[in-house]
Amino acid sequence: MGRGRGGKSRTQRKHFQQNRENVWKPPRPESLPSPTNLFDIQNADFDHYYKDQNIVSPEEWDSFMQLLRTPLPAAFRINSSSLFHADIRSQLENDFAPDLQSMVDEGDEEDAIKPLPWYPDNFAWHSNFSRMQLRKNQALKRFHEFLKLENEIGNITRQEAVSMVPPLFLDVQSNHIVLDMCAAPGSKTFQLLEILHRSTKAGSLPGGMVIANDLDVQRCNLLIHQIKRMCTANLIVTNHEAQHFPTCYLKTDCDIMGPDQRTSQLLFDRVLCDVPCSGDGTLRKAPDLWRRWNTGTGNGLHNLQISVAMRGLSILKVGGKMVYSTCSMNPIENEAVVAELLRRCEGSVELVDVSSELPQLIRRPGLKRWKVCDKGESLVSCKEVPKVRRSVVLPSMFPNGGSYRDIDCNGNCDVNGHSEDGVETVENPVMHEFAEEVSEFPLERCMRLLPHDQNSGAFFIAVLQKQSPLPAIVVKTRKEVDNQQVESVNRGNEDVQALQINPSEITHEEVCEQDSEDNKNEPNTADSKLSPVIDEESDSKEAQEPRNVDNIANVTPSKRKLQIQGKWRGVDPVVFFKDEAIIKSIRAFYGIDEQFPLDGHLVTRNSDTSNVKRLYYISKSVKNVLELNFSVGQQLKITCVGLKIFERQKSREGRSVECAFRITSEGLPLILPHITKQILSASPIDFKHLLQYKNIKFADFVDAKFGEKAANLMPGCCVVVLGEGNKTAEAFQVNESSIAIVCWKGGASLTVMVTSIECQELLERLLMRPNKVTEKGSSKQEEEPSNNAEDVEQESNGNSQDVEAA
Ligand SMILES: C[S@@+](CC[C@H](N)C(=O)[O-])C[C@H]1O[C@@H](n2cnc3c(N)ncnc32)[C@H](O)[C@@H]1O
Repeated sequence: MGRGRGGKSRTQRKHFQQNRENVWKPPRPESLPSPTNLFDIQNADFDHYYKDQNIVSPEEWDSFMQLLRTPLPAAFRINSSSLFHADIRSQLENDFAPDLQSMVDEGDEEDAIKPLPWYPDNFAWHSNFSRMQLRKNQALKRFHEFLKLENEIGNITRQEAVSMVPPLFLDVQSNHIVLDMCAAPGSKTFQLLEILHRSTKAGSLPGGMVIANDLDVQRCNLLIHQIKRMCTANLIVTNHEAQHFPTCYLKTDCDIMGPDQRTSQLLFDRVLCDVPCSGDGTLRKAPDLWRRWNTGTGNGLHNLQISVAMRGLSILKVGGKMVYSTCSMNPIENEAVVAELLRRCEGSVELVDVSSELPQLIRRPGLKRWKVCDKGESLVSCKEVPKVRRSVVLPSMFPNGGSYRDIDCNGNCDVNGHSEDGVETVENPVMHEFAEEVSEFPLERCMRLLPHDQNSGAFFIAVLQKQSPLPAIVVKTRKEVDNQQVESVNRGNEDVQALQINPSEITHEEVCEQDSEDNKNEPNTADSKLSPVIDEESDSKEAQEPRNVDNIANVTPSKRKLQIQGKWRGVDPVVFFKDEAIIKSIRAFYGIDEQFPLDGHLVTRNSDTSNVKRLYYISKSVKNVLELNFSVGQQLKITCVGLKIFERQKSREGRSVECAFRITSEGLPLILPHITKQILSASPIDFKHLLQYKNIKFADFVDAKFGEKAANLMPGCCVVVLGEGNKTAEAFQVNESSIAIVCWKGGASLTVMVTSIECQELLERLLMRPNKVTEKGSSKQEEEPSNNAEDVEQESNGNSQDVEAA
């Protein structure tokens, strides 16, 4: 299966050399779009706005614009948690890089593919082909197929290069509790989890965890799909407005919490605040944005971005770090937001200087001066904003911030000559001469990544560190304060929660009340959503009530009760699985050692615990958060949690098996080192045959001893590990790099329970490791074993991807 360099046929190479269409060329001026296309990829307002903002020097403008109009080269990351990360890196370095380079015109300076110099361990790669080129160019087919397959399997993730940067500045450690506030579709969540798992050994889990949140349920599903490609039990996916991310606070007797703090209040060591933005940094990837671009989009998002980031800072631990990022170049969504955060936090948050980190990443300092554009007018100070535009153009958009109230206190007339009631008065031209404002904050510590610096998209990143609790903010009614700004501060500050009524909670409770009205004729709706943890573990009513009720529940007691009963309609409940008999049978059947805790670490999404189909494994950190969430009345709306590890399975012929639950493919890497029964080591040739033929009779194995051992297993699920070199099914040690598959032991054969695509990938990977599968074991090896997939039936629905052969 010649996948290596030599695998390419001569004809194909010739084809390359002759057919210029197929030769990749770096973008040149003559390859720029024709004038018709150009019409689609320019926008006069864009030019005017960014020239005015001085985001690049006038000398650079043309090269900046030229690159913005050139399709974005594809980039991808090798997933460091993949079993095959080293093989893939070596394949890229030694096979694809030279192979693709040979197709490039002589004299071209750009590498066809190359590792991104600033990304650790050569795990991120830049290709000089756009996604379109990869899809359309026949010569790139092999590389494109490779990217597609590895992406699907989860060995790589296709991701824009600049989008990989924010998690690298977050300084995540394996024990950190991390919040990804606007997480979908999840590329950065994936990175965060990889970093978290970086130094954990096979079979163990890091102490930390990630909560990945997104407002959009469908996008949450994309994220879940992404993350399923990795083996992690340290993730909770939630579905909230990030600016109203719930308070999970359990007031305890010793409220100044010591070591128990983590289980009493959900605060984060790290927060990634990758907010919704106008996205003009992705123009190269999404050229349709050219037509839609206008200054109103950024202006319209500014306040939401502040609210989300303020909420992030308020639930960040003191000493913790938050990265604020956007894929926009607009200072209103970037520096203006960061400046406003610093202003509101009054010294309790520092903008961190990270200029010495990732030195090979080319970045530019944040701006200290910028202008606000409204209705085509360029404004340098909030004093210039006409009253009628004040609900749209906020003081926080300007470098010095300010307040409309202060302006009004100094005279009733705004600079455009509008009187208090909005009637136009005579203009005073002198009043127009406002000096350009310069921010007092060290915004040069922010980072701007621009397309023409390293042939990428654009991104903005700021690293913030919380130095002390945020200042207490006196609650004011809406009418008393300057438009929306103070409202979002009130929403945001966890540190002063006792002072305030959180408007988001009230809104939500109103929704719940509505839900509960809708449900009143449905028996047991509320009960079915009650956590069995509360049912089973808390016999006193007090234990069911969140104890931090002084701030919210006292204000709206009836609504609080509704929240505790039937929350999150439409979302499956999270239920701790406590069926001791089943847990015992699983432990005994697979001989799972005691180092692998099951009690309290298994959850289901089915409140009918007698009919559970799937069991999800959760880390200790996730367990703590779930327990806290139950204690505080299920504030978190959880769409996904844990790692699917066991799935109910029965024999097709109705034969009884001792353990009703099989191990899933995705859960196998975690549990593998802890299994002592139902596990065998196969010789490379038998392992290969299993992947090839999916079902092999015991008598047909090349290694007869292995066949015998397989026949002696208990009927049901089992695990087959690839044995080393010439060693066969004798004693073996599972380690970090063990390759194993889930199988089913039937009456006369073993059946593989792995998807076809995973079988294909495994086979190809093994063939690339020649020692593993080429030794001659016996003359039987070339015979095709009889294929008779018997005796296994997938009982569960929907998620049946594990069973291919059945
Ligand atoms: C820039 S994207 C995030 C990209 C993501 N961090 C990644 O790396 O894959 C912004 C996300 O914010 C979500 N979003 C928009 N408004 C939100 C809000 N108020 N709260 C939470 N998420 C929101 C959108 O659904 C979108 O998925």
